[in-house]
Amino acid sequence: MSHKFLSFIGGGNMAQAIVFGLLKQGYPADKITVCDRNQAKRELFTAQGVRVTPNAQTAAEQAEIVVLAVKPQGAAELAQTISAVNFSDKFLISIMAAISVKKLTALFPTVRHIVRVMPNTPALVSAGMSGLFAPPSVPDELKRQAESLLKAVGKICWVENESDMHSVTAASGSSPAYFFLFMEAMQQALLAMGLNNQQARELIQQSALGAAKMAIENPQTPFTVLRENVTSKGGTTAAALVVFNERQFAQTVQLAMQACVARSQEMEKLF
Ligand SMILES: NC(=O)C1=CN([C@@H]2O[C@H](COP(=O)(O)OP(=O)(O)OC[C@H]3O[C@@H](n4cnc5c(N)ncnc54)[C@H](OP(=O)(O)O)[C@@H]3O)[C@@H](O)[C@H]2O)C=CC1
Ligand SMILES: O=C(O)[C@@H]1CCC=N1
Repeated sequence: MSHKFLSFIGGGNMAQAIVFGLLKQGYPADKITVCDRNQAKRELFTAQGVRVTPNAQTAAEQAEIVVLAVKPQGAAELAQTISAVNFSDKFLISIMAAISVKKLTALFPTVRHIVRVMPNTPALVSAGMSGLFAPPSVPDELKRQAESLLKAVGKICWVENESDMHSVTAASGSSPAYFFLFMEAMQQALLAMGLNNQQARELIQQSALGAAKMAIENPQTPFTVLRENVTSKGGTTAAALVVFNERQFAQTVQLAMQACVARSQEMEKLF
């Protein structure tokens, strides 16, 4: 990967995951600038040799690629703050949920090329999953630049229709939280059964990793078959699955993901 000068505007959870993930993969720290208005967050990056600034305009002006990583609610305020920046020779990547290319073009009128990315926090451990969308006008070279940046911290998947970014958000951006919720619930159950915290944590996280690896390393095997392979007739797993099914687990997951998409669609209109 050629190492372009990157500036992240917003140094919160997601920017930290990507930046620290990139550093782990050997991206030179002196080619990354992070702008955040909170000193404590800036210090996290300084400790890793990354340049920081509280000034979004300075950060944007220094960069070949500007990554917008503030909350969607802050997009308009940020655009005001850096309205003097000429983006015509810069490539803009937005990781903000729900902010459309149309909106970004209105907010940053000098920008020529925008790619939207919906990453997730496992980027921090090189296991991220990002969905990407580029309007047809974006040159292949810039698409490859966005791709190689995100590939350095995980896997990527392009979508052709921008409207699919809502579903991508439900599938990758937000989904680590669903899995952590599941792990939290399992942990609570195990503690109530008398295992200690360390035992519970190790049993859960290694089983989650194992299940994910099984799925990844057996791409032809449907999830259903992987589940069935664990489920002995009349056995323990079957007893657990009966409870999940009685409580409409699949429908609950579906409703939750629909709520995620609905909120993303609502945010697209609001911000
Ligand atoms: N967290 C995640 O898992 C994912 C997040 N995203 C997207 O990434 C974006 C960032 O999310 P996340 O990292 O969680 O958010 P955070 O709130 O953790 O980080 C955003 C940071 O940007 C700072 N900030 C906001 N506006 C400015 C500004 N004008 N100048 C300088 N700093 C500013 C915020 O400061 P302050 O707190 O003071 O406002 C905050 O420190 C969002 O748009 C979200 O949709 C996408 C995929 C996954
Ligand atoms: O919760 C959110 O809105 C952001 C976007 C995806 C993950 N976190």
